This record gives sequence, C-alpha cells and structure tokens, in this order.
Amino acid sequence: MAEISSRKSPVIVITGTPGTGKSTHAQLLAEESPIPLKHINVGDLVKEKGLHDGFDEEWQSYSVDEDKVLDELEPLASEGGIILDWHTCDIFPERWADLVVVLRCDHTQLWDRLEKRGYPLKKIQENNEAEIMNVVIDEARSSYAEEIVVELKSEGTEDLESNVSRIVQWIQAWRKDRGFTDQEM
Ligand SMILES: Nc1ncnc2c1ncn2[C@@H]1O[C@H](COP(=O)(O)OP(=O)(O)O)[C@@H](O)[C@H]1O
Repeated sequence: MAEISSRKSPVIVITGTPGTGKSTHAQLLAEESPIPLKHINVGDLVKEKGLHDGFDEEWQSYSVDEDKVLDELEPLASEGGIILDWHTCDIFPERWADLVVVLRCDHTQLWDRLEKRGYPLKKIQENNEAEIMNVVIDEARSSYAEEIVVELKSEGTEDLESNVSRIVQWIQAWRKDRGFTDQEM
C-alpha cells in the first residue's frame, strides 16, 4: 500500500516517452482541475534554473543533475498541488507521488510527432524504441505502488479529453477520501 500523505492537494506525476502528450495533458488538467494545480515541466525547469552539467550536442539534450532537480522540487512536492511533467519518473521519491500517469502512443504516430518537433534521427529512434520496449511504464511500475500507476493511451483528442476528465474524477475522489470539501484548499 502507498503511504497516505498529509497534503491537502495531490502530487500528480505525468510521465511517458517524449512526444506522448505529457505537456498537453498537464496544461489541460491544470485548467480543468477543481483545485489549483501548478504544472511543472521538469525539462524546462532544468534549463531555466541550470540544474544540469551542460548540453550534449550529439543527443541535443541536457545532462541533468538529478540531485539539484530533487532539491529544487522537494519543497513543492511537500506542499502538493503540482503536476510533475517529465519523461522519466524513477528519480522522484515514492512518498512524493499520489498518482503516476504513464501516457502511451502508437510508435508510428510518436515518430511523426518527434519528427515534427525537429529531433535528430538518432533521438527519434531512441525514443521510438523506448516506447516499443515499455521503458517508462516498466520504470513506473517498479518505482511506485501498483495502485497509483495508471497507463493511458494518448493518440487523439478524444483520448486527451477522456484522460483529463478521468484524472479530474480521481482528484475529487482523493479529496473526498481525506474529508476535504470543495471550498477547503
Ligand atoms: N492525445 C493527443 N491527441 C492529439 N495530439 C496529441 C495528443 N497528445 C499529444 N499530442 C500532440 O503531440 C505533440 C507532442 O505533445 P506534447 O504534449 O508536447 O508531448 P510531451 O510533453 O510528452 O513531449 C504535440 O504536437 C501535441 O499536440
């Protein structure tokens, strides 16, 4: 069983291979949530706050300093009311997460999305392979209690809308279980 946190607002992790729709889901969820939720795009935070050891030209990505990321996020996670949007999740301590959503996408569709984003071929191939090999879902399942990990398809706008309304329902149930009313933040 996952440990019950004392937070009034949950920490929701939205993870998945790059291009599966994490930011799109997190933005819509922040708009539709019944309680305020701050969307934290961890990749953007790494860039803005310099939580890295430099940029890898070959892979066109930052070499992330995970300790710095954890130090930066710890106070926010303790407070709750955040959506953590990142392509990996196993660095986040188990006690942080109330819900871990893993987005999935058909690999040919994912390839197109990453091509449109202008990723180098090598990076498209690496991510495409990771999606086929279930890398992120396996990582989530081995890092968190089974009952808080949810795998959701993200291939069209209907998926986006139904996924977000499902998470909204989950937030309502999470708060009700803890005896919070809609007015009480
Ligand atoms: N469920 C979906 N339906 C339609 N388009 C989507 C969906 N999820 C993502 N996309 C599109 O795929 C691209 C990548 O989405 P994004 O949210 O930036 O992915 P990520 O944050 O996982 O890298 C965007 O152009 C977005 O509009």
